Amino acid sequence: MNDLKYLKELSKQYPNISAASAEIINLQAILNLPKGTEHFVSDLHGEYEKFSHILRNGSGAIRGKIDDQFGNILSMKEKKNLASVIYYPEQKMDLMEEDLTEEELDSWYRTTLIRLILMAKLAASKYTRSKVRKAMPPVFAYIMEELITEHGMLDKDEYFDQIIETILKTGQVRELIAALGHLIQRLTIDHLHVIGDIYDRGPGAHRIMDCLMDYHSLDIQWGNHDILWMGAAAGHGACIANVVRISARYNNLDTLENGYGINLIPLARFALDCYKDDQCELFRVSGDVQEEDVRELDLNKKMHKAIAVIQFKLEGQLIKRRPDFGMDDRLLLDKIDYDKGTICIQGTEYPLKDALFPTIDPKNPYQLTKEEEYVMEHLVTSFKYCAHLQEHVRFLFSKGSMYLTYNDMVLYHGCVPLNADGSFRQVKVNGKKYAGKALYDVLEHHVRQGYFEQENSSKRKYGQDIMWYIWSNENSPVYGKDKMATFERYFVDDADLKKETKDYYYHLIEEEAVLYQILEEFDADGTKGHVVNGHMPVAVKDGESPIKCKGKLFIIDGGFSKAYQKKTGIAGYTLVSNSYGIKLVAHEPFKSRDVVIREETDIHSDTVLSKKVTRRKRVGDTDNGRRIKESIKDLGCLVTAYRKGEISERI
Ligand SMILES: O=P(O)(O)OC[C@H]1O[C@](O)(COP(=O)(O)O)[C@@H](O)[C@@H]1O
Ligand SMILES: [Mn+2]
Repeated sequence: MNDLKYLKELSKQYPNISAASAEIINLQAILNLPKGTEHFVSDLHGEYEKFSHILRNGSGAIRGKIDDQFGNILSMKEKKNLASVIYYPEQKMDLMEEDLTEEELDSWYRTTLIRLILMAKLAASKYTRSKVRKAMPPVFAYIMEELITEHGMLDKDEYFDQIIETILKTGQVRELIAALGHLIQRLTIDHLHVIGDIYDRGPGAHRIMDCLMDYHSLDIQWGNHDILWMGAAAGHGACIANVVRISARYNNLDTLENGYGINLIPLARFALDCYKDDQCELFRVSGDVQEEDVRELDLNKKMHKAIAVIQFKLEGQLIKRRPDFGMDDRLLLDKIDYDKGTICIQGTEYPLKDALFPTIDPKNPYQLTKEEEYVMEHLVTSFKYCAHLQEHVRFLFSKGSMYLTYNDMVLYHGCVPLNADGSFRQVKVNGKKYAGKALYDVLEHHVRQGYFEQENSSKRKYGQDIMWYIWSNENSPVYGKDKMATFERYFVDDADLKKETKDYYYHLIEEEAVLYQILEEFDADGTKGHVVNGHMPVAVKDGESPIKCKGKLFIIDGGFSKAYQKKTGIAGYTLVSNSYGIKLVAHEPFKSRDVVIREETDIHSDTVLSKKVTRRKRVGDTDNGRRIKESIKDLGCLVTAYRKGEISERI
């Protein structure tokens, strides 16, 4: 579009000099506001309650704001009470109503309301009025704005008190307190980055997705587990088998059924029949489970083994039809001596811990039996036609990508595959070689085709196989290990065989030159930029640090996943970037939402690192600021065009 054509388009929105000038003034004002707070989380792994808590408390930021606002004016007890109202307003009010007399309650409501107004005023001070208004529920927007702006103005005190009285009298106080709590939460985090692995292990991934779909501003970088689910939603057998196997392993089959309505009856029937006399001991649930219902767990083990065997078969078929994936070393079922119960890997024979494979034909080990095929047909249909899952996966596609560069931060879940010397590793995809950012781009292209291309088209099929490749291939930037040793981890008692070796990336990220190279490759500033990734649990208790290369890179997988807390020793990291700098916050285990609300114990969060900037960052210093400056320039050109008569003004 040439300039004049573009300006004419723009003139539809700003039809005269005053409209365009007013917008220039607005935008200029926004440029000078402090930059909004960004939060970075990763590896949520289905831990809904904990994730939701961290969103509610802004990784400790709300406690900080309470201190800023009330300093020594309030006691610790009062501050804790206020914090829990902000995090869980409805539930906390229920409890207060139970615990207090009518008179006490009235006074509690009154003081809480005023404290919340002060907090909302503080939280809103960084934003334009219009942005704050948009964050309010429409029914209360007017009154909330009055309260926030008028309180503290000397001549308006009476006016303010009158409003409060009326709110109390009309019985709207509960609703207003809840609305203020949510407003404060919302204004505390301006934008959320989810650096992958929302799914698997914990029971609440579908609830996290519901919560993200409601969230005001976010982006997602897909993790290997998310891509596995995206492949499953596209109807890919091997991805589905993995998803179901992991759900069984973590005792989450119920959530698969209840959360997404996936029909597991054909699998259950088949497993009970086929593995009737098999204890399936290797397929016990991972982690501590209360063995309350032994029968259920028994069924779980059988289903777990049944789907694991199906998975190995389907993966074998895939590896054979895609020799370009270079995964022949993962073909293991044909290395088993079914009579002896051993497996021969790279010339060495190992005994199998379980050699009962009633569905495997040694001559054709990768073929599904008729019954297994029937199970898979049902699962594929169930995944493909599950409306709730499809809605979530479409959301992952619309808000997500393989990587993102945002305000000089490069975000991706896993790594950038490197050679031993730190150079980008060339990887062949669909016959051509790619490295660095280009590798990410080509893989994302295929992932999208795997879901959106036409049914039965070769592009769709290849794209789906690529989703599985991204899940577990040694050259997948989202996986970043030499193999996924699932078979060995179940069946062979040999530490070396079970070992998954990390990409060179993880050994080279202390090198400044390597980080510089990555940042520049992904269009960030090599000197000022940062990389944030998740995926590798940081073993804090063994002295490992999430801060690499003097703070140029952060690995923020601290183990939201309960199953991994033994390894990491903490319960997750969040990174916070606000107008003052970057903070890395470590979280200690979260008991439960009920405990937090009743006992007012927040999860303890520690600031591990705080990188302060010399000058407070403003919107003008961000990517969004850059876009706003461009708009200001365009609007300036439009004003000139009006003045020169090149475009006529309209009233
Ligand atoms: O501990 P689990 O749940 O059995 O999973 C182990 C498997 O998960 C992986 O770590 C991948 O999952 P992550 O992306 O969460 O690391 C594999 O490398 C490994 O084989
Ligand atoms: Mn991962």
